[in-house]
Amino acid sequence: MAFDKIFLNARFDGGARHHIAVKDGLIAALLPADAPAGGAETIDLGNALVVAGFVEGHIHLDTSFYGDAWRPHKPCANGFNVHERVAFQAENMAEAAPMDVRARNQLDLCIGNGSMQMRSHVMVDGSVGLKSLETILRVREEYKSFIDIQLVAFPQSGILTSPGTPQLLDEAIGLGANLVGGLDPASFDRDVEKHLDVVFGVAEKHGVDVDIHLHDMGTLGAFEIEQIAARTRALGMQGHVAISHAYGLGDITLDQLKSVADILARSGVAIMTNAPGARAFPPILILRSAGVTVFSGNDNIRDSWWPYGDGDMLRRATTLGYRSGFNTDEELRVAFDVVTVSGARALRLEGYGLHVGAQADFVTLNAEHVPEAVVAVPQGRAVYKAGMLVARDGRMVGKRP
Ligand SMILES: Nc1ccnc(=O)[nH]1
Repeated sequence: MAFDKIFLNARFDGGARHHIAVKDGLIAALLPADAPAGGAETIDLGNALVVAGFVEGHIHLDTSFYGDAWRPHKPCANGFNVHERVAFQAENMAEAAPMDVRARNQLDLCIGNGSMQMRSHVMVDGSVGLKSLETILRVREEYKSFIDIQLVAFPQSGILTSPGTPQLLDEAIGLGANLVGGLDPASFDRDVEKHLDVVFGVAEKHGVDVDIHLHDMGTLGAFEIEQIAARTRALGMQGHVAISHAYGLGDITLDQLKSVADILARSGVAIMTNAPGARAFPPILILRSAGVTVFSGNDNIRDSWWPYGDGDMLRRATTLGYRSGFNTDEELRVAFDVVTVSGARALRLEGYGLHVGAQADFVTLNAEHVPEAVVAVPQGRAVYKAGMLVARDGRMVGKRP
């Protein structure tokens, strides 16, 4: 077979060495490291560790200030409160740089670090209508050869409490959003059933997946998770639903957690956590051992919610591991799996990985193996999308949108 490109001297986690042959943007063959490589353009990877591109599973492209003026964080009056944070965000957005500029800044950052698959929530509600979605859809189009982006129509101001939102969510899918979101059905909209009627109604009507923000803690959060899981099973949507944050899974008893984990696994509902600051968060190993897909994302990067986040899913793996008390190689590989393979499963990506037939989306790392990469977060990466160099040393290269 004639190849377009052959990437020489790639080292895989576990020690296997290959030349990666690429044809039409896909991995066409993994050639033995001593195979002669002629007849195609060759790129020598110099025995760098090669890993599949990172999956940024939860980000907000519309509300970050990254690359804009620094905006000091404003604390809530009495600890974390979603209503207050949403109000601060509206104040901040009124004076922020244009959304497309901020979204590009954030995409350059993420791609520079090696993310080539992304799920972004974009506000769609009575406060902003479809304006933010229209902007982010344009930016997605500009970046389509650099990163694959799923967009969630996200009712940040509530569904029942923000007039017009059910209709807007419906229209958002017609415009090009890929999933429908939700927000704390109990504490925000104060009606779990009616909130989920809208979310799953849009999902059923359009055949799209669901990804719901759930900050509610404790047994209230666990109850909502059970309701979401029941809806998922009733509609046969196993594998098509995710709950983001699910903080409550981190502060219920172990018995309650095991019971909810079983329900999540049976219902095929994935959990997204970014291992947030000093908050309870979902216990990764317990969920995984029950069969739940756990994935991750940076979530907020320099926005009204918090000042942290650097668009680097490898550093996110460090954070996940650090906060989870992961130390063994096996555990460090779990943290890495959360930002790669599990992310791909949650996002239902086709052609993800380093096998023959997969998209040639990969990152080179200066590390001995994955466990070392997770703790060292090496810089000096090269990022290839469909076999094309898109970033080196943290910066995008070549044709910029
Ligand atoms: N963590 C969050 C970021 C943005 N919006 C939310 O509701 N939550």
